[in-house]
Amino acid sequence: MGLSTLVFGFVRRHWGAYAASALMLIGVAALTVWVPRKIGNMIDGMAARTMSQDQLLAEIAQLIAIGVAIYVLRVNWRMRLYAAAYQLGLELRARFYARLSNQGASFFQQQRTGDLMALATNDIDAIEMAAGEAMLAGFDGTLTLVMVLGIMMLGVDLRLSLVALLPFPLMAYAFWRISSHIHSASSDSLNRFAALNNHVQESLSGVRTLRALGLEQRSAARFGELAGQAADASDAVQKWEAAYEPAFGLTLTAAGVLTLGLGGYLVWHNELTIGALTSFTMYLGQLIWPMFAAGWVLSLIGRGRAALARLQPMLDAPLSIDDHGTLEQIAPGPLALRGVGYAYPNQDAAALKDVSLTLAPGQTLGLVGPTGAGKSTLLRVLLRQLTAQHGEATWGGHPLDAYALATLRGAQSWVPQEPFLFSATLAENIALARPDATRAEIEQAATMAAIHDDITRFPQGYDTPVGERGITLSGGQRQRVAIARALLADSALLLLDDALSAVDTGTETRILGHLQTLRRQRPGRSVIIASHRLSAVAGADLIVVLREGRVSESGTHDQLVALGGWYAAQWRYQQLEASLDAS
Ligand SMILES: Nc1ncnc2c1ncn2[C@@H]1O[C@H](COP(=O)(O)OP(=O)(O)OP(=O)(O)O)[C@@H](O)[C@H]1O
Repeated sequence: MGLSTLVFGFVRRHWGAYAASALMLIGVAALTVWVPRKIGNMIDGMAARTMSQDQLLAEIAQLIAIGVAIYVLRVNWRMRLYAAAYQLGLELRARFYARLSNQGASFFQQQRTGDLMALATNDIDAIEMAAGEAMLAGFDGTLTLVMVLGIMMLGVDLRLSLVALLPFPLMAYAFWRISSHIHSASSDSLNRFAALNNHVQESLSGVRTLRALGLEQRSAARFGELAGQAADASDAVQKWEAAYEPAFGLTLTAAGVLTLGLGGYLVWHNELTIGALTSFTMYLGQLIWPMFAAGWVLSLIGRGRAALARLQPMLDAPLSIDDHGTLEQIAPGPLALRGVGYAYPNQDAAALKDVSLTLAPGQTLGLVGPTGAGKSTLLRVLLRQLTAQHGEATWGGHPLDAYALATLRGAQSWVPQEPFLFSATLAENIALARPDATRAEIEQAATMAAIHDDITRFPQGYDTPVGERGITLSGGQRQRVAIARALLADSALLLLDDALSAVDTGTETRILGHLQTLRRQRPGRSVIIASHRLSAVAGADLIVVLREGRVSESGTHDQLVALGGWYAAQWRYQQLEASLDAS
């Protein structure tokens, strides 16, 4: 979609605000154009001494009233038009955000966060300006131009107008050239700003790593380089914008010289009054605004087009996870995988190969295997963050993609190994999926996740802020807050992806014990625990061992120990490690 389609589509939907602004603008333009004519008549009246003092005072009073009316109308149309343009910014941001929220993990893997942030702020601002400021200046400038030219030609003197306007086509050509340069310079400037944004975002997120590796100076130098490039690129835009002024300044000077030459001649031969020549010169001065507006509008449109060209591909990017499912309730029945295979884009080896398993409602599944075996990938297929390329994943007899994404997400709680906590209080972080939860429910979930005692030791307890401006939690505390969040959500399926890796074995046992109690209280709730530590899955109804993406062993803990394979060896090793730690 082009910028004009977007903006005019928006204008059609908000025609009321635009029409009201246009009416007020017409009023302003008519009053503005009327003033020089009035002053010219006053001058002629005074020169011929036909105007009395009372008439002069009345004329001056009228001029003041016109000035006040122009002021009031100007303030009003600006307010209305800008409010409408902000609305466009709001709509675009909402569309952009909604699209991002529906994108799957692979989209974010390919896009850089700083770029997306620049699009949501800088680029949408540029489009907003094209819909507000550019529409306003464009309409006002054109209206003033038509009215001023009309009155110059028809109301003052046609010959003088045609001669005075001779330099204007040259100016139009210069404007056209400048605006095409602004378009390309703006694209470059927006791209450079996005690159700078990206660097800031990545450096701040990875500040500890940068420090630990002693890379601060290199990062600062790179920042300086990118900031310099961004400054140069906006400087180039400014330079082209600055070229408008000399172009219309030269045009007006040339028009002024022609006016004085021919105008003086006509006055000399009594074909024009001095008052009319004064009015004409004032009208010429009034052409400054339309000229300026033309330059301003072309530059805003250049920026807006460049911004939309960057934003549109993101709005049109196909959803990496489609949401065409219609089922709005999870059907009763097991969660089953049949021959599931998945390979990440640009990876030769598949991360999952021919995986089949069944998990009945209310059961706990343990998922173990060496690092890189495919445990997280399997969970991400179940979460529909990834779509299996082979085989089928079903829940209650229906393929996962038959469910509306919102239904599926509402029925699953996922705790990753490194959970994300928002800049909010601990209570708000726990109640994320259930903002209406009572404090007692939040505390109950925190107790189940074995984090309640830690929280009560913080100075503000559950109201302690975490995240950027709050306290820093340890890895294990963060994991337990995230588990409390998942338990409070009370979903049909809980997926723990190595979510106990940073807590000690004693705390792990307490949490697992609480999970079992919860399962007894609320039958039908299933749990999947992916873990490196086998103690976390030993009590599971079914344990599946993944190796290089394939199911290599499966059964209960006792069966697997008896089998004498990878699980049994790993169990012995971890038991030995634990007894050595204890001694
Ligand atoms: N986003 C990704 N892009 C490309 N390859 C990936 C991606 N994530 C994982 N992989 C690869 O897929 C394979 C399985 O990874 P996965 O994270 O599922 O293993 P895991 O068993 O959970 O490992 P760990 O126990 O270390 O967390 C690995 O070879 C990994 O390198």
